[in-house]
Amino acid sequence: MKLSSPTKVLLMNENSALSEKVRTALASSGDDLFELEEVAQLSEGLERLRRDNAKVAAILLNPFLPDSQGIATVKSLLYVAANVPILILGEEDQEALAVEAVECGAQDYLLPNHIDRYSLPRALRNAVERKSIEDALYVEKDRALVTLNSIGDAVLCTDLSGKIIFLNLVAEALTGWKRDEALGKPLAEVFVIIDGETRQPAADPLKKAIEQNRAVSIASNSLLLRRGGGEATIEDSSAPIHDRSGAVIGAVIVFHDVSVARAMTIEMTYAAHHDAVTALPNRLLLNDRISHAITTAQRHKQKFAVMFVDLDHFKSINDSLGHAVGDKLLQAVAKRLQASVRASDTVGRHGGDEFIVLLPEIEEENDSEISAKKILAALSEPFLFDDVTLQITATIGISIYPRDGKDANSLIQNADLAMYEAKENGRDQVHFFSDEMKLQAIERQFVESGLRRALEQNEFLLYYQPKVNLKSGKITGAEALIRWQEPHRGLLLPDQFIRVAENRGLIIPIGRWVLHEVCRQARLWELTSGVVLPISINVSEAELRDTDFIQGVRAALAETGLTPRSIQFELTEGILLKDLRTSIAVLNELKLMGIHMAVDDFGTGYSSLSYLHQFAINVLKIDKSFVHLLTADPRNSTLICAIIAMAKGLKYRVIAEGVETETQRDFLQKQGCEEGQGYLFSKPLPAAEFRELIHK
Ligand SMILES: Nc1nc2c(ncn2[C@@H]2O[C@H](COP(=O)(O)O[C@H]3[C@@H](O)[C@H](n4cnc5c(=O)[nH]c(N)nc54)O[C@@H]3COP(=O)(O)O)[C@@H](O)[C@H]2O)c(=O)[nH]1
Repeated sequence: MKLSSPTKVLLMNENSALSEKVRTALASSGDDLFELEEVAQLSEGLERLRRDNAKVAAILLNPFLPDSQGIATVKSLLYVAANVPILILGEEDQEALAVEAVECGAQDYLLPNHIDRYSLPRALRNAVERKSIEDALYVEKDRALVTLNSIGDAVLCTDLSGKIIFLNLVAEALTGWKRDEALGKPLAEVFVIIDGETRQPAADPLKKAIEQNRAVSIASNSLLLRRGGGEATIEDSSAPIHDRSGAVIGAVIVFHDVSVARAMTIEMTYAAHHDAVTALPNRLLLNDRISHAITTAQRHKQKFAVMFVDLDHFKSINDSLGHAVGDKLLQAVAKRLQASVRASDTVGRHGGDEFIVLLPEIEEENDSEISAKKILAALSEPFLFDDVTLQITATIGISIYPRDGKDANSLIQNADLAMYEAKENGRDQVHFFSDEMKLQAIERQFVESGLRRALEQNEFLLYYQPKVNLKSGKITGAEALIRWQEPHRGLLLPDQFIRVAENRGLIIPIGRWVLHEVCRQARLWELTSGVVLPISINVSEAELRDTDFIQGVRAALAETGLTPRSIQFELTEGILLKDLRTSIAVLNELKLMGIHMAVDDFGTGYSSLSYLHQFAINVLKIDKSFVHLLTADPRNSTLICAIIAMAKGLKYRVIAEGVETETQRDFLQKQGCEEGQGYLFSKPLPAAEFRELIHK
């Protein structure tokens, strides 16, 4: 430090000879840097310093003053002006006092023979400079300490032997050690870290930094064991500390608690890989597991199976009982699936009511079928919830690696196709994937997208097939049969698209169109030709269960002005019996409206008349398969005769379908069947041709 401006020196002394000596030494020193101010008493000096000690650069003190003696004088001064350097003026026999004074905080001690024009200014200059450096150092140190205590990281320093020489507040909190207790302790005692996985002691973080003389980061899964219990996942790094010459004199460890961040990462990783409702692995994790199974199977030249499990009619459970029950069911299904397979198998949720089961260890394909059947059996047991018992079935498709796919996506996709095929075949069963299913899927896709377009662009039309009184040959009504004028393939029959429409939910809008078109056409015929002929409409299961069905019927009749008697609905036995309660309710409603109902394809389903009395039915249509075999096998005639007799007994009208020959017609008539429908009378005709037919 360079002293450039005059500096005030406070001389505290009552010995006039000594004062004179000081004055002379400073005056003759040649520089006018120091300006002397004198007091003879401690009280005077203290008062002066209290007033303004900032202007006082140093104090020359003879500790023996009239109002204070010895070390007490020094202490009093330090108390008031700790920042002002004090030089003690003393005699040679006062060495003990000198030492004590310096220990208390005085800067230096001057003997009388050092009070001359050279030594005194130099001593003053040194004292002022030293004090100034000390002040700067203090500020620097304080700033560093404040900084270290305000950062979020824990900081811990050691000397070369590994003993703690510093730790900041965060380090105190994380280790559980207070600074006073930790200082001087070996690092290993204060900073106890273990490997998070093995829980074995972790490597000494300082060793590497000191040995390699560079900053190093420490294993990412370290756990810090706190003093007094508890642990924290930490991330840390350590670096060597050097002296001026560059020699390593210790090390610093900087670390922070990542427990919360790590827990959050673990939680987020879990959420990203698991389904929230069932806690089963989701698609992402399933894909990963299947990919892993592929690697293992390749290595050991093995095969494995992927099962696609779909719950039958889950949507209606969800819709009718609510999502809370739906979720409960999914959770219970997840548990049953897990209980049905081995611990080494993976059960995952693919979405909605679809589950995937990965069987990574199968000897034979048959093994997977056995597992699948076990699953079907487990799921068929009733599910008991608080206030509801549910009985469900499921359908399963299976694909086998490597035959049915070389990657996770194609194995899942093909198992899905097999499941779809199994559904088409009546649900509650297991199907293996086969290559034809791919072609069928492509065809289904073509039909599905075509159907959507057909609805928009009015590509559907209705054909009408007459129903005839077998005795008189008069037309008694007609059945409306849908056709699709597909732009590329020409006129398509219902068998080519109705099933896809039913499975893809398109039968509802298509059925609505049919209903409206029948009503419009029938009303037009009534108005233009005065002919009133009831027209039958085929109804699919989904339409009957559609809560808007009745409302749609009312609206179509109202919009067209047709009377309810002019339409009739045809339903198969299978549809009627699927959901008895709904069937009975809907049929009763339609009956109240005055609409007649027919059981279609009678004889192919349950072949029992006993259940029919529950439904509001007017007509039985004997399936054409019975009619076709009439002449070939007399046993069929027995059966058909029984059906006709019983139906008549129950007061149903009986119509025979598929009448193609006069022999069939004559036989049926003889047995009391009043009406028939079939190619003998007419094929289904476009509306215009049917109109001509009824006018003949
Ligand atoms: N949900 C809806 N389903 C509909 C609708 N329109 C038709 N369908 C269903 O498609 C089934 C097949 O209809 P289609 O191909 O038109 O066949 C009908 C007749 O062409 C055929 N038929 C009639 N007479 C004879 C005959 O003498 N021999 C013979 N081999 N076939 C004959 O039978 C079908 C009508 O039978 P049915 O319905 O059982 O009275 C049709 O069965 C419906 O299920 C629709 O709009 N919606």
